[in-house]
Amino acid sequence: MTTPLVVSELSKSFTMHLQGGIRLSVVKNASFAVRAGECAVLGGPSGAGKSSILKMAYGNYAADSGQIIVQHGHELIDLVTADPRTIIAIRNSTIGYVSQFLRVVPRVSAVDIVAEPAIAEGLAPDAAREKASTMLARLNLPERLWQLPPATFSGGEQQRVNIARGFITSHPILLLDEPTASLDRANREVVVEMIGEKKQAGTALLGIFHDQEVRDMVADDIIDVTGFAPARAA
Ligand SMILES: Nc1ncnc2c1ncn2[C@@H]1O[C@H](COP(=O)(O)OP(=O)(O)OP(=O)(O)O)[C@@H](O)[C@H]1O
Repeated sequence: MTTPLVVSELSKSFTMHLQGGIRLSVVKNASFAVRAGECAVLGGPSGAGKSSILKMAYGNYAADSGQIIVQHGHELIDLVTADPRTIIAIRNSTIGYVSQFLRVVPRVSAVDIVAEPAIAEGLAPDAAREKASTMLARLNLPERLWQLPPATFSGGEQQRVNIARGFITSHPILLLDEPTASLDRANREVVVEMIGEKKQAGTALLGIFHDQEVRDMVADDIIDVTGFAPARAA
């Protein structure tokens, strides 16, 4: 079986336009792989480049050089050189992403926000809403909130909507950016369980977890990005 996500010699710098166009190198020659059924965790101190790597793996940040090879259906695609249309197709069916914060859509209910990616994946709308409700119940979101738009929800409530939305599909690769950051212990445990189920189903997970306890429970591999962070003078 092909490894779903293989990153090779990936480098990234930012051009600081307000500081005379100097280039700040943040990731240098990052190389690692994430296998099916495994959760790899990006580790290293604040500012080491973890989020930048995760954003490149979702096609949000452009890389300067290197490769991010993704198994997309029967094809192997390099995200670094893929065109925007291909990146959208990959996000629809191959790579899911749970960000720290929910992007709230005005007037769309929590249950519809969660159901949307499942409908995009081909599930009938009623079945998708039912699945969304099951996930929201599991994440202890009070039922009175399900039909409301999440704009006024608390940080933890919004994060649970976001997690349900990210976990509802069966994307073979799932990227997790601090999915448990604003959750209480009971809900953190639910997320840890859900990650375990994804692993069982053969999903390749790549995440950032600042919470050491959660990290220890989910990580099969810790990728220390300090080794990929260039000296700041570079
Ligand atoms: N859009 C940007 N423009 C300029 N510099 C950026 C940008 N995004 C990140 N950086 C810089 O890149 C470096 C790596 O940041 P990144 O967010 O990837 O680190 P991190 O390891 O995820 O940190 P943390 O654990 O604090 O979230 C930092 O020095 C940061 O200031």
